[in-house]
Amino acid sequence: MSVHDLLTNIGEDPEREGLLNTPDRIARMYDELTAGYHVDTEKLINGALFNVDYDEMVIVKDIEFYSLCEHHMLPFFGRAHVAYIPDGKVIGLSKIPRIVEMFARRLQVQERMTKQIADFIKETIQPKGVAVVVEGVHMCSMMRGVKKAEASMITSAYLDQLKNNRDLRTEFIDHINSRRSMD
Ligand SMILES: Nc1nc2c(ncn2[C@@H]2O[C@H](COP(=O)(O)OP(=O)(O)OP(=O)(O)O)[C@@H](O)[C@H]2O)c(=O)[nH]1
Ligand SMILES: [Zn+2]
Repeated sequence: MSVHDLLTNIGEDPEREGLLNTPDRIARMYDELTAGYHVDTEKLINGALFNVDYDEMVIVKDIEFYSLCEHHMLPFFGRAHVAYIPDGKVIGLSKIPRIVEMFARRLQVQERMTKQIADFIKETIQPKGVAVVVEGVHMCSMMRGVKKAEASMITSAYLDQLKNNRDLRTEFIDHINSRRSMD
């Protein structure tokens, strides 16, 4: 169903001035909101993998993301927290939010997005462990359906050492729960 038909079906006049450019605008908007399907991952990483003698956990937290649920194509959004334990290699700091963005800008379910971020980091950095926690609120549950505005969804993916070692998991959770020191 085209946007023109959608407007007609909801009882609007697609030819009125304010709506004339809406189908075109929406097409451009979806190009932007689903740009994650067309990312060149080589370009995204751009060689920003560095050999560094550091084997403690690296955490990037409070990464803002905006995605669309695949069931309703309504936004879900929130924050992602990512950790990995390097195995001789670290990745450029900015690349972690870029990876989150690449998977958020698709039609998603939060669980799959969480797992895809973790798997991609594992493949790219080949670290000793990866953890991803995503906190999201879903417009499809807020403004329609059950209308539970307060409910947020928390999903996680843990790989390798961060899956198997309880202490490391706790360290990660403590870090993401701690208040930001820059506040
Ligand atoms: N697990 C999961 N469910 C999601 C996500 N985004 C949306 N949903 C859910 O997907 C489900 C789709 O259910 P359906 O019964 O097919 O659709 P619906 O009739 O619109 O459902 P209601 O939202 O319950 O009114 C709903 O329960 C949504 O809350 C997500 O990221 N993860
Ligand atoms: Zn939905």
